[in-house]
Amino acid sequence: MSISLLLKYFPDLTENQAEQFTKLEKLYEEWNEKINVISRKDMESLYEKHILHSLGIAKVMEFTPGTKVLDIGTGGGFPGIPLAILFPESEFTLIDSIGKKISVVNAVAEGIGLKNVTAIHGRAEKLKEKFHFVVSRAVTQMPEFLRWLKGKFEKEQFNLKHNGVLYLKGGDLAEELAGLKCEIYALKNYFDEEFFETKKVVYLSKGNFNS
Ligand SMILES: C[S@@+](CC[C@H](N)C(=O)[O-])C[C@H]1O[C@@H](n2cnc3c(N)ncnc32)[C@H](O)[C@@H]1O
Repeated sequence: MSISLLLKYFPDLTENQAEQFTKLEKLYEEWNEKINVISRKDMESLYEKHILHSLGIAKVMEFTPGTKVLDIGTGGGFPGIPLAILFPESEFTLIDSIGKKISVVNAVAEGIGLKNVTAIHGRAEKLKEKFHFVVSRAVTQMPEFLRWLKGKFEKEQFNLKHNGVLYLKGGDLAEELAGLKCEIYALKNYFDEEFFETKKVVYLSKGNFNS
């Protein structure tokens, strides 16, 4: 599976975006040899399990030009890099506490000419900047994650929907999200692929945390 899979669900990609997505495979392959950021098994389904999965957020939220988005615990750049390609006029900050992973993010962003990505080596809870949205995938349990968000949101609204968090999750969410005000979007409704059966985007509005 490759770029044709993305074009099936995002037919309006520009030539430049399609080229950027196409280049990702080779770049991640090269970097994975040096620094393991994606498991060997997952590399075989990079477009499905990492890139298209990350773009599930784009089916729920369209980031308008100038929107500032933080990706917490980005690892090798997911969901931040695919979203930055799709929304070239929004600004993406990708943070991870492991420096080697941030080196990969920087190399990949440079390799495909992404101008809207800043990669930071550090702990999310220590970051002092403010954003309109936070995105994330597979980083920590929700109660801890919500504590990290303190002080991270701009006061102004910047989208049709309220600013907030878009979190990619698989499996059972009931216990983790108990008591939180959130909307859950099943990715199966957007992507007709078996892999997305249990995958969801959890959208938490700012009311859930002290911003
Ligand atoms: C399971 S990986 C997920 C990586 C990526 N989001 C993905 O889905 O491929 C979790 C990542 O969160 C990072 N992480 C954990 N705690 C963090 C913190 N407090 N601040 C920043 N990054 C953190 C780890 O270094 C790791 O790269």
